[in-house]
Amino acid sequence: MPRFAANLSMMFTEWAFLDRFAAAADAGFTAVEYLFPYDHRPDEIAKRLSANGLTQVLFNLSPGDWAAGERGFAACPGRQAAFRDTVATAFPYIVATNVRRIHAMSGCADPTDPKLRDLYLENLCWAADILARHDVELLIEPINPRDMPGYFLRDFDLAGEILSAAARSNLRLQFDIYHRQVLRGDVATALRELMPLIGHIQIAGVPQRHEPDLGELNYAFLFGEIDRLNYLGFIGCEYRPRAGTIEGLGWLRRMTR
Ligand SMILES: O=C(O)C(=O)[C@H](O)CO
Ligand SMILES: [Mg+2]
Repeated sequence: MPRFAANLSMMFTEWAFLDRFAAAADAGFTAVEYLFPYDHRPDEIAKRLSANGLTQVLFNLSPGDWAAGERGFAACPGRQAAFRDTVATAFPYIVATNVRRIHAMSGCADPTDPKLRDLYLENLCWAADILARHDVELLIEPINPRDMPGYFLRDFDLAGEILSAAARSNLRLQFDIYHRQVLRGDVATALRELMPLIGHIQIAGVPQRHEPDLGELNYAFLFGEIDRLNYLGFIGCEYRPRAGTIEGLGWLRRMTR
């Protein structure tokens, strides 16, 4: 059975952000991920990780002004300086948390514009080369447009093209099974084909994005496939609990007993 990381942006939201670390550890998690740490000091987060014996698996570069609709800058025209700033901003958090994987959001832009594909590629290569010196992977994640209208990276084929054009061993795919199912389906075959590119996996039930025990996907089967494909990383539990985080953890107990 794969190892699971609690996503503290979606789970344990009954607690204040910094208290979610202890709550996740008390619930049996040994690893966490979240979208953004930037509202808190790096040393505060590091303290919560070490006090609770948790591994930090992943977080994102800053998306910019989320409330104003910004979703990262990697593919956004005229925002190259802003993108580079997000890498600088992430560094104290990378060092403090010892995270090995960072997700760069593409932002909202037109994916059919070849100039923007070139810009995206250039920005990703620039950031990946800097992160490589610190032994950190940079990830890109196709996100479905129902959840994030206008998002540039909304296609697994485009992600594959970008990764192969970049040819950077530390630039990899964040394979969110929820988004894959909404965008294209054919999850097991895609996992098989894309496994050499995958740096991180996330899960949720489809279509409601609740626990992975209800909906159109058979996660028991998919976890078996992921094991069979020798995926050694964590799986991020990036779902919105149906009725309370703790109450909803029955799926994890059943799968891991
Ligand atoms: O939405 C997702 O699936 C993510 O993993 C992103 O990090 C942020 O939206
Ligand atoms: Mg995701």
